[in-house]
Amino acid sequence: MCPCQNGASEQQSAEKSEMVQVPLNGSTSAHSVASTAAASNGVNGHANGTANGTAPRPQRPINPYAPRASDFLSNVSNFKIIESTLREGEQFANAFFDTKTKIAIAKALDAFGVEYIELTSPAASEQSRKDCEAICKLGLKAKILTHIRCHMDDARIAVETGVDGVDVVIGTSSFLREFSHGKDMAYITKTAIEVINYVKSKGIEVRFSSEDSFRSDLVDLLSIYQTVDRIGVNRVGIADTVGCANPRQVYDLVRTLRGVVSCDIEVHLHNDTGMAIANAYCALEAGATHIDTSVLGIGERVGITPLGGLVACLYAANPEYVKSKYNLPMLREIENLVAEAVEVNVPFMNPITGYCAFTHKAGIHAKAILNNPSTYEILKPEDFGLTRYVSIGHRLTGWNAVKSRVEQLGLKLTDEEIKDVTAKIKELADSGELAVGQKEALDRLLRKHREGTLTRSSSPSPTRA
Ligand SMILES: CC(=O)SCCNC(=O)CCNC(=O)[C@H](O)C(C)(C)COP(=O)(O)OP(=O)(O)OC[C@H]1O[C@@H](n2cnc3c(N)ncnc32)[C@H](O)[C@@H]1OP(=O)(O)O
Ligand SMILES: O=C(O)CCC(=O)C(=O)O
Ligand SMILES: [Zn+2]
Repeated sequence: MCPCQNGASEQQSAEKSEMVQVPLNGSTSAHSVASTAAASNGVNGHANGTANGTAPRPQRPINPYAPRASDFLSNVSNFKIIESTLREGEQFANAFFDTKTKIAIAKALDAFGVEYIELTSPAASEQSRKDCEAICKLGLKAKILTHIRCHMDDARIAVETGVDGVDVVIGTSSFLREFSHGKDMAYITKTAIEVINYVKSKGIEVRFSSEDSFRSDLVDLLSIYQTVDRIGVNRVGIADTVGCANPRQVYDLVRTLRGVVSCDIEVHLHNDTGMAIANAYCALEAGATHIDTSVLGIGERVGITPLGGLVACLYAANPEYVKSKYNLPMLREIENLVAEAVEVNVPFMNPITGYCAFTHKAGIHAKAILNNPSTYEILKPEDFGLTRYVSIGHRLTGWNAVKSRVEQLGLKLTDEEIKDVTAKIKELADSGELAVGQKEALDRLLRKHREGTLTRSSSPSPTRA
């Protein structure tokens, strides 16, 4: 079986068969120095040396991912996460959370540090109501929200559960007005005012959101947001319910809304066209204050902005801020918990926790990574409690990568001998005799070379991982 199919729980713990684990000691400072170098090259667009290419220029500490001075509206380093695995996530086709699982997920998210946890409407079922009450009683640091229709019946049930806030939603696009609830904007506005005033009268937070915002009329949208802002709603929400928006549209709508309301702005972004993380980033750049996520992005259809992907993106922008807010090494545990609960694997290309997220293969990459991890890494694995690997047992390897393994094994080989054994590795890989996943066989090969007994017959037998 391909190791990628083992699931995330085995991703880092399993010995990666042909991988050399690169020691992390001493790599931290090198990491930032290299980012600086890359940044000045990338940003200035010219090389970092003198005209004759010999003496390097002094490097300035520039982070190309940091917000620019012009981003005066940006909340990329000032945002809150509304974690909706227990609401949007329960709408994922394979999610059937029992009470125990919901509590485990809520506790894990709280320990991770999300600011809000959103729960399924207590109007959905009697068990949903009881679970909502049970989670409210856990005494978590995160604020607990529940998500309801814009209807007094739902609001009355919600405020009795003990939640810290209620997220109210109603569709404003013509599609939803005609084919979902059948109400016009006048009715929606009147009901929204009634529900918001009622929830506020109970002394808890209230948010009003327009479902399908990007297919709604802009004047309708701004008008209802302005109305609810005036009566003291805590947040307004923009929802890309069908995942049709692109980053520029998200930026424009949030930017426009930012000029119209004074309350906080939440965004809820579906991932049907793969834009959910980029859209969330642009929403923050335009002044949004709260982002909805779910673990692994689970939700209706292909779901919403994934917690891990969003964290990766925002860490790249401001690592210190993200590290100070969240318990990053817990991410893998939370993803495994949810993946198991909904019976899916963590995707191999998942940011941070994907099977190969910190594995480097090609010789050119391996050499540079061994010298300085920032050359090919924007996220530091150690900040997420994870480990970096270099893969050497294949035809794309180079002698520098092989040398690092030789040194790890404490073998004494000259550079010429290492180059010689590298050629042998390539030859064996080409002939299929050095299959993926043979760390022991590879190490045997290096040791044999050291002993000067390298022969065709001593080569490792091909196996597959
Ligand atoms: C985009 C989103 O993800 S929004 C959140 C979705 N979450 C949920 O749907 C929670 C789980 N849902 C449920 O358990 C049920 O749908 C319930 C309990 C909410 C309602 O169940 P039912 O009364 O049987 O109605 P049903 O689900 O068939 O239809 C939805 C009803 O809500 C109305 N409605 C739909 N959206 C809204 C809204 N945002 N605000 C007010 N009413 C709404 C519809 O008009 C329809 O009313 P009807 O009874 O007059 O036909
Ligand atoms: O309440 C919201 O803002 C979003 C509701 C929702 O799940 C959606 O529109 O996709
Ligand atoms: Zn949604």
